[in-house]
Amino acid sequence: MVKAIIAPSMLSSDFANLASEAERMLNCGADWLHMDIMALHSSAVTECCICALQDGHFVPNLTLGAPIIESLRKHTKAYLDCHLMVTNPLDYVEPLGKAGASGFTFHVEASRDNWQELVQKIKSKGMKPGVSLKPGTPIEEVYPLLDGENSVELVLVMTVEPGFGGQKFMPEMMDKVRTLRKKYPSLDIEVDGGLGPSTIEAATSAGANCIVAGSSVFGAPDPAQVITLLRGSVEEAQKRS
Ligand SMILES: O=C(CO)[C@H](O)[C@H](O)COP(=O)(O)O
Repeated sequence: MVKAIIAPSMLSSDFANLASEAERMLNCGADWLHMDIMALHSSAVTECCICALQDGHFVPNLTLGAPIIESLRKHTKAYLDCHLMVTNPLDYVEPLGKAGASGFTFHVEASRDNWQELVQKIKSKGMKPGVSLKPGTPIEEVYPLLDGENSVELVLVMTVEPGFGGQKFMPEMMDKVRTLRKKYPSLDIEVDGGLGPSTIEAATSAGANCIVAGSSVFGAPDPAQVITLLRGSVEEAQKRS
């Protein structure tokens, strides 16, 4: 049976107090800390700023990178679950490995030509490789990454368009989770976007076991209570299945 993992999205934290926010979440019962790495493709920025503005973004936002992961690592031993929303994830493996990232989840849309090299490199740096897909990407696209020799160990099904916290959960993404769970019973299946007390049941009954939640946890008067509720939902769904 796959383990219930609750990963508060630090995107909803107070970035000016990242270390204490991380500690607060761990004290509230978080298993992992979800780190959303959204950035411009570095060469696109240096080669041509206009190109970067046109198509150098994977998402229309900028958040944090390896220097911040390195700083946070000095304050915590927690599993840092890094979700790379970048156009060239290969550029980030080395720096994030050095910085102390634990998991490295890249987007299938950004790695169609080099995912094997990418997975190999992630593993060689001691990180857990994962693949993510945007809402418009069919689930079949990740199968080659799960069936081959260099397979990923986690699939992150986006339940909002990546880029920002606080968006509305897309229940239609649950077909992907169901299909994946049926085909890969022991895979870590993560969901991210709009998860909270009112949407968790849909995700866990479809088979998700890793839950990323930002606004519903950080915005709650009692984050520990929300984390317990999310975990309970995963465990109940597993008992039923
Ligand atoms: O990856 C993300 C956005 O791209 C965030 O992790 C995600 O949206 C979580 O925030 P919330 O729970 O508030 O929806």
